[in-house]
Amino acid sequence: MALYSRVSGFVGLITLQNPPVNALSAAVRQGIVDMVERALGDPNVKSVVICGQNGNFCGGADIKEFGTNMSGPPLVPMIDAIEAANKPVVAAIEGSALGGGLELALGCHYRIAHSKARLGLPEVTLGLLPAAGGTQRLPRLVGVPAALNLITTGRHVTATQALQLGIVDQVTDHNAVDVAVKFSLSVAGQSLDARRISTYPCPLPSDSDALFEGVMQKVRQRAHGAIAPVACVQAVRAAATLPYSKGMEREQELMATLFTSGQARAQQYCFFAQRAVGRWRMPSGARWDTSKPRPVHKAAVIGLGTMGRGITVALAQTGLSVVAVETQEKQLMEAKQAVSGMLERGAKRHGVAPTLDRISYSQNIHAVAEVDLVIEAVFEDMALKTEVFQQLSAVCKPGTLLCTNTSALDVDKLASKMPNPELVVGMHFFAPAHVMKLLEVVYGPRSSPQAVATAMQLGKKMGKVSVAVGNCRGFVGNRMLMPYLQQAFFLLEEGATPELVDRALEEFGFPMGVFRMSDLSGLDVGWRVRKRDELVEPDMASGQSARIRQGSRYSPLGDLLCEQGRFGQKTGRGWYQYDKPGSRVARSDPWLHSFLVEYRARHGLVPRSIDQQEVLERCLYALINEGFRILEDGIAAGPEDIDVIYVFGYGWPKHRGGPMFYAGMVGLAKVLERLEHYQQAHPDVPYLQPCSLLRRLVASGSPPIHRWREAIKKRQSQL
Ligand SMILES: CCCCCCCCCCCCC[C@H](O)CC(=O)SCCNC(=O)CCNC(=O)[C@H](O)C(C)(C)COP(=O)(O)OP(=O)(O)OC[C@H]1O[C@@H](n2cnc3c(N)ncnc32)[C@H](O)[C@@H]1OP(=O)(O)O
Repeated sequence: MALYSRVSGFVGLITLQNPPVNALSAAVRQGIVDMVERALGDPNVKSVVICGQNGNFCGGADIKEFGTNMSGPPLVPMIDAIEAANKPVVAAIEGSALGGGLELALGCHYRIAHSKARLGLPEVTLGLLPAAGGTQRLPRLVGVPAALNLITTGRHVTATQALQLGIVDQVTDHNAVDVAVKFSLSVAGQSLDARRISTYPCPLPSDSDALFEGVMQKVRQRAHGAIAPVACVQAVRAAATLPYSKGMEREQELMATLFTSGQARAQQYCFFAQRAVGRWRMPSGARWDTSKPRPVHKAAVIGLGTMGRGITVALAQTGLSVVAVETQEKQLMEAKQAVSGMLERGAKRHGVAPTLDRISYSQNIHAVAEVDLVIEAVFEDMALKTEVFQQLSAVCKPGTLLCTNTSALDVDKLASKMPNPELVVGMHFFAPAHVMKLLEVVYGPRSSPQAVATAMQLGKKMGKVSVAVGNCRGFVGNRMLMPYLQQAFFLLEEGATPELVDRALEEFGFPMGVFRMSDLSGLDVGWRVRKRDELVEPDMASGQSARIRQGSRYSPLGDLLCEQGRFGQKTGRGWYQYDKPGSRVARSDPWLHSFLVEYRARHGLVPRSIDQQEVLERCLYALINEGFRILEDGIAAGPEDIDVIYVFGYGWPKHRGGPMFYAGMVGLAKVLERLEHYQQAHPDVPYLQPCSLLRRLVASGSPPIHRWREAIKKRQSQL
């Protein structure tokens, strides 16, 4: 709703009231319509100020309403009526003015923002476009290039940046509502003709066709198949080429297509899923709202390889004091230089001072005696990690949280060797750790709720999307990756090429297909793991029996490439070839194709034609099947946790909502039917055996994704 009061004698103050972000629900829109009418009809009112309750202007349209039968007054005529008012209307912007919130402000005659406010049109991130006049008013106000940038990226700007762009008229450090009230009186009675943005001509650059074509090309490249960014460019182009009323028609038309699209549903699901994972719970019953995190002021990182360096940077950028420990002198010197470089570049990008003095470096583990939390990032070796943890428990003050950045080792086994296993959790960062948004917080049966709460809170402070997951081989993300990679290898054996597989996955929306991705991360990483698992057999025979390991089908293709020293980009050769080691442009490699031909012949494999549909079904459904197993095992609390992990850590396209959401969109019965089909064709591949949770969900009529947790809980309570 909206509150109305008269302040300073002659100012009608309208306060949006819908905690926590004053989203424009039907009740709020009705309130604004009614209160604007009241203010304009009151002869004692000379000017109007619109603000939001609790220091927050407005977070935009109420996204929760989108899936419902929307009622109440529509936004466009409401904003048009404000703009047409004959008394000055001033938006007092505190907190955020986003989406419909900024569009409301653009309908006002003046905008005054608090210096800490943030503004933006993030609709594109929800699979939409700013459809309350945003695509038509913003380019008229700030010009086409700046509007295109803001609308197609959805990025937020600070109040100062908004002032520079011309979005707001004034920025203040004082109470924005008080300043706006005073200001509105100072302009009362003046002509408003020049203040109605919809009447402005749209300033056009000289070669606007070239501009739009260039932007469209870039946007399509970045979008990986998402339709909203493309529609945003089309809508802004309408602002540049059509009169306002026609441009508005185009905006509405484009919005109608997006609004009902599966992509918008997927992206809005991601918005709520990202928030839902913060409300974590453990199988023990411990939960986010009953577990108090410990304060962390000082942290340590042990081991300054690639991961340790990234984690050090991320901690320092969060404002923590960091002790960075590396026992090898040469490695320490290199790390110091690399960390300083990363901090300096980051600071330059954000226009702030680098935080180099927050880090102290040491070769001695005793330097961590006073820290509140340690993140160990030494080589992936259980014996080494155990030794480091034992040293840490002897050196650290009582209660220090001990976190391991392992990506694969058993966190509980590590904890079991410690005198205080309740203080041990996994913090699985993704490379580069100062850039990637995802953090898996891994708890074992002994981890205390306080330890989990502390790691989750620290992750949030570091700007990560933190997801609490149970302890198992590969946790959630890497565990699901195994069947995905395995299917990709099998497809090569059966007749596909890396190019075909990658093209299918990239057209689906992944920024990189599985083979280009393995070349980037290094083929030797998986090779080491497979060797440790005793899967690699150096002296390889031929025939089918040579491709069975531990009773299941196995493809040694990756091992054979590694034996040739083909580790991917870093060696200039992998599944593709590169101009030189370290170069990034993957080119098709005739050697690899001949190698595949020779390999298939040696093993009696008759190549067949494989289409993109099969690539997608086998790679993605095998991965999804493992996701259902993870849910069944209680390793992830719900499908949202898995989806957030895949969207933020593994490049799953957001406009497809994450693997579990995608399974729901495809239809669980269809996923099951295809898995059964492939399992019959490949009975020696356990990953293709449909998970019993998937079968049960299908048997119970394939409930919508928000009801899967009930099915899982019911099952777990029966066990
Ligand atoms: C045939 C069909 C024809 C169809 C025609 C269609 C016509 C429809 C016309 C509609 C016109 C709409 C036009 C408009 O342009 C569209 C929009 O405005 S879309 C919304 C744009 N806004 C956003 O994207 C902002 C989203 N919010 C945020 O970014 C952040 O929440 C924040 C505001 C920066 C605050 O961040 P935090 O302080 O960190 O808080 P949280 O993020 O944790 O949020 C707290 C709480 O609030 C919930 N929430 C936030 N924003 C909204 C919202 N806009 N609507 C509903 N709920 C919101 C959030 O989910 C949290 O709650 P929780 O999930 O934890 O319960």
